[in-house]
Amino acid sequence: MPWIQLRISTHSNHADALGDLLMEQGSVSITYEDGKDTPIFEPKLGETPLWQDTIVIALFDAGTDLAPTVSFLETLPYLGKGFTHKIEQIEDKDWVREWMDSFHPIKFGNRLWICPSWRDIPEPDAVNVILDPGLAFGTGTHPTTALCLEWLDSLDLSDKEVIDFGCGSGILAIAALKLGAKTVTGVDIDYQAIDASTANAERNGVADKLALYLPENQPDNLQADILVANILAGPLRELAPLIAEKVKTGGKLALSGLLQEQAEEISQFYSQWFIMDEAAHKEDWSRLTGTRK
Ligand SMILES: C[S@@+](CC[C@H](N)C(=O)[O-])C[C@H]1O[C@@H](n2cnc3c(N)ncnc32)[C@H](O)[C@@H]1O
Repeated sequence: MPWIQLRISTHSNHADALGDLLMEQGSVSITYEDGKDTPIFEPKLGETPLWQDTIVIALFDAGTDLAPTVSFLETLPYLGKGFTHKIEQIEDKDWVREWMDSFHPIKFGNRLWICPSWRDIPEPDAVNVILDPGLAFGTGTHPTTALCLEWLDSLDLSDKEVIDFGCGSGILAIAALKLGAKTVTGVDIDYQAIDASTANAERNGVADKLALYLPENQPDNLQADILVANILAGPLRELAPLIAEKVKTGGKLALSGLLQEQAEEISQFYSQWFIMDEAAHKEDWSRLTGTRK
């Protein structure tokens, strides 16, 4: 079924109330979009911050006459007569199908493939991770994940114990196991990440080597030969002492999720505990690696 959508620019203070009113006017869904280019990186769990300039988008059945809704909205003091809005026709699509069609197997480094679980495996003899990210982050298409996968592929992981801090879909943890790691511990604040990692580990036959924890449940004395953390600059800075404590002397570290302009400062900070290498970059993102002193 086709749809029509009404797009209205407003201040974040009014966005929620406007969304509620539009639902009362018969909208079947409300979406918020950034009105300017002001990205919000990884809000805390349970938080849904809005941009100061927010576009409220209300979806209606194609047959809806929006004239009475627009007249009603003109009576709102924060919109007023002739308020700026746009009405658009939307063709119907199966969005899940659309996303699935766009996700193909991708190769990282020399040996490693990430293969969506609904696709054929291009190189059956390679190291293949069969993945369905579910509701968690981590398909390999994001540069921050790609930088970590390439790093893992470049290491000899045989018999190594690995920690994946911020495991998301489990993509890095499972890649490490398939590349030869002895065990991996995955930690994430989001239970959906724990669920997705569990399902993906089972799908890849490595569930017996992957221990998964919410941060509050992780063992106190956890230490590994290798730690990879693809989070963001803020949490990586906050977690630095904890992360450092989890890497054995001589062990390896990779940090990703950093914008290029943040890399130098985070590298300096981690050099208290690690001999840091030069950063690697992909698009706007950077990966830092180091060896525990
Ligand atoms: C960018 S995703 C990375 C997912 C996956 N490791 C990858 O490389 O694609 C970051 C993940 O870190 C988790 N996370 C954020 N802050 C965290 C924290 N303080 N402790 C543990 N996990 C955290 C998020 O829930 C999210 O799943």
